[in-house]
Amino acid sequence: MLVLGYMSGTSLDGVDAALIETDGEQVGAFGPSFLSPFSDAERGLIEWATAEALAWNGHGAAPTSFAAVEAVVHEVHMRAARAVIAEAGRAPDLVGFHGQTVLHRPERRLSVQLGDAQRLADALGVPVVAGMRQDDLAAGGQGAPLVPAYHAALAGKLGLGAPVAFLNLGGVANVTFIGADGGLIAFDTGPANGLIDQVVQARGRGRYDDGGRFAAAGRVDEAVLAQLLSHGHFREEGPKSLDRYDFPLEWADGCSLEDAAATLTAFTAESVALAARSLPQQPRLWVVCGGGCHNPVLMQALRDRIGDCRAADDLGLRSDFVEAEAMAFLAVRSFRGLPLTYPGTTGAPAALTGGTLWRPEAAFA
Ligand SMILES: Nc1ncnc2c1ncn2[C@@H]1O[C@H](COP(=O)(O)OP(=O)(O)OP(=O)(O)O)[C@@H](O)[C@H]1O
Ligand SMILES: CC(=O)N[C@H]1[C@@H]2OC[C@@H](O2)[C@@H](O)[C@@H]1O[C@H](C)C(=O)O
Repeated sequence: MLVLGYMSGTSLDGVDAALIETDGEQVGAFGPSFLSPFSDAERGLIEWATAEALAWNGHGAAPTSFAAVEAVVHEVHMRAARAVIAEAGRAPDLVGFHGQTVLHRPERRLSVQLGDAQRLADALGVPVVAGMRQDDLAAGGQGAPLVPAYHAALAGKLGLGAPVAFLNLGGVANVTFIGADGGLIAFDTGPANGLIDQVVQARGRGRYDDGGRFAAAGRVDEAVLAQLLSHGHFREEGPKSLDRYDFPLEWADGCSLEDAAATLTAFTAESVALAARSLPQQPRLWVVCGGGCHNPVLMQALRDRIGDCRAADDLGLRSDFVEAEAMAFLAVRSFRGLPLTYPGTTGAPAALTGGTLWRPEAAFA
């Protein structure tokens, strides 16, 4: 099948869209991909909804901002669809739609992704799979991370020898460890770029620490770093997952931008190192994807602590589209009733399928 996968991540940079050929077990050819960026107004609306979601916390009526964000999410996804479909010269057979996360509270079996899957299916005239975290959460899993099954398929496609690990550096960081026996262990390791982005934006110095230049010019505040690493997340055994806003940032008000960026870059690298130490074997190779692999200061900080780290691009993959591709792959698995999540990846009680299929209404199909 030719499948379109979408991911709108926690960094709020935009919507990633990627086409792949897959049967949900093997990964075939990679098709066109496209990042559809949010305008400042669109991002502002999503930030507002995220703030409302944190205050709401699942209690009572949903915030009014959610409906406005669903309309934005739809428009941005349609922009991305038009771009990749034009380049591919044909519509996909199926769509995997993540939606925009505004709240993740796995302990309450709650993870909120905004978007209207029926509207997308109608507009595209293609069946859409959405809600792929929900069955896992309902069964007592974390509902995240979802990408491990796809990471394992990519390791197979590339013939990477186990043990190997994939590390996604988005707003939040998550790892997939593939053991010598093929078993999967996965969890969110801690922050990736989300906190760094927040301090850069708060100082009006751009959207992120481009090339890691602020971090390179700063000094790590070891006391703050130790405090950050004392967060309860690092004492918990996996599977475990995070909301993008789970870590405090008030301390950064008393620091220069450079020192805050250096401290947060070290925080990300140290939390990945803690994750590495918890694995049953040390990976021979870390395949790094997500926007953080474009930050050489962060990549070096990781190499210093965990060894051989290679950007996914250097292995013939598409670092910026692995998550979108994963949503396409998982949509086919959902369609076929194959498992999406496992005890080792989300803490689900057994290998579980999931997702809801939304067929286009006949009038539009
Ligand atoms: N050239 C660069 N230098 C430094 N950082 C970069 C660069 N390019 C991207 N980034 C970082 O990567 C982030 C985007 O990463 P990505 O798109 O993988 O996140 P996401 O998918 O939104 O998040 P998540 O995986 O948590 O859902 C940016 O916000 C920025 O912090
Ligand atoms: C709730 C949510 O949207 N979580 C994201 C986030 O971004 C990275 C990390 O935290 C990961 O757990 C997840 O995304 C990917 C696609 C996943 O589920 O595998």
